[in-house]
Amino acid sequence: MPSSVMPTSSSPPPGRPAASPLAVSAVGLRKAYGDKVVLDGVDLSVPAGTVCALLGPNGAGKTTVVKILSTLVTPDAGSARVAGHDLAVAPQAARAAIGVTGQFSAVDGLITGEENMLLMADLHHLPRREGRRVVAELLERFDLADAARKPAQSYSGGMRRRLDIAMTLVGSPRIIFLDEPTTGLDPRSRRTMWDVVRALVADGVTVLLTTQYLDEADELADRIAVLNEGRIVAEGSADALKRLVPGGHVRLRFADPAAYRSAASALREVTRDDEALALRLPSDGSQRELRSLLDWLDSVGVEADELTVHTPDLDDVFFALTGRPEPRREATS
Ligand SMILES: Nc1ncnc2c1ncn2[C@@H]1O[C@H](COP(=O)(O)OP(=O)(O)OP(=O)(O)O)[C@@H](O)[C@H]1O
Repeated sequence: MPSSVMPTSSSPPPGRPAASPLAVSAVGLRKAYGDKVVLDGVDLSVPAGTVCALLGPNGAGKTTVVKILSTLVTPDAGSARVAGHDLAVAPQAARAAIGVTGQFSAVDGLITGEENMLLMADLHHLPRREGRRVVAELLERFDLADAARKPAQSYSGGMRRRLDIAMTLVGSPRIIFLDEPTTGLDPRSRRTMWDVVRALVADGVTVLLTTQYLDEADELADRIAVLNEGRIVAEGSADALKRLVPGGHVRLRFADPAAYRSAASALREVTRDDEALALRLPSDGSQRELRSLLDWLDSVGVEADELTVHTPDLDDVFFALTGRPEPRREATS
């Protein structure tokens, strides 16, 4: 059941400030491939000038949402508006308002970064001089000026992503979809990409990004929609989502599998992580609760190798909503 913390109307009750217009709205999106249901009734709304993160594990359906909203895929049911244009009625107008980067990147590796950019300028029918000016400015802004004359296939992952976004910006879109902008990037490139997103938002661009990283959604997004198995299971600000979780937890980690197994059977009410040899117990992290927890562990003869206290974070939200510890991560954090 989705939590109810999303704005639904652009006509507020008297006395309340008007909500910003929606840059993106989708109602009841469904998509199946054969008998595999990929999206099972997705509603989404992104106010103009904000960042919305669509958060979910591999295969949740994030890319399918982005493909539908960018008119690359037609939904089986449901409707969507982008920049005020109904996708079923005016797909061209919607497409003209957006920029899309991500898993279906437009970067051509065989030509230079600058040539890729100039091609985009041509596609957008910019006059030659204007095109060159815009391209030079964007290459500078995205720290690609030094590499501009090198083939894009020689770029690092982070440079390629930056080039991809810079190419998108040649058309000055007011709405940008970023599909997993930092997957596979090293921590430094990830942070650079976060700065890029923040700069876009400071310029008034609306961003819908997909991510499987809870910390990324937490860092960047005004609103987070948690997508799991084709359904939005919660939506709200990071703080609102964290409030869905009653408390934090204590994690006990064991080095010895036998000690782990005996602790797990002594502490029946805990959540097990057999792979990490770790047990998770609900706790608010207060001194009083920790003292009684330690007394209890002593009384049942449990001695962990490591004890850590976690205040609620988005990992806990995901766990509470989906019953799984967290979306699968790749080696970036
Ligand atoms: N064209 C297609 N034909 C068949 N199945 C598809 C097609 N496109 C996507 N799927 C399936 O739909 C599900 C959701 O895919 P999608 O790419 O939207 O997920 P995702 O949340 O973006 O995950 P990832 O992080 O792996 O990209 C997956 O199980 C995928 O295999």
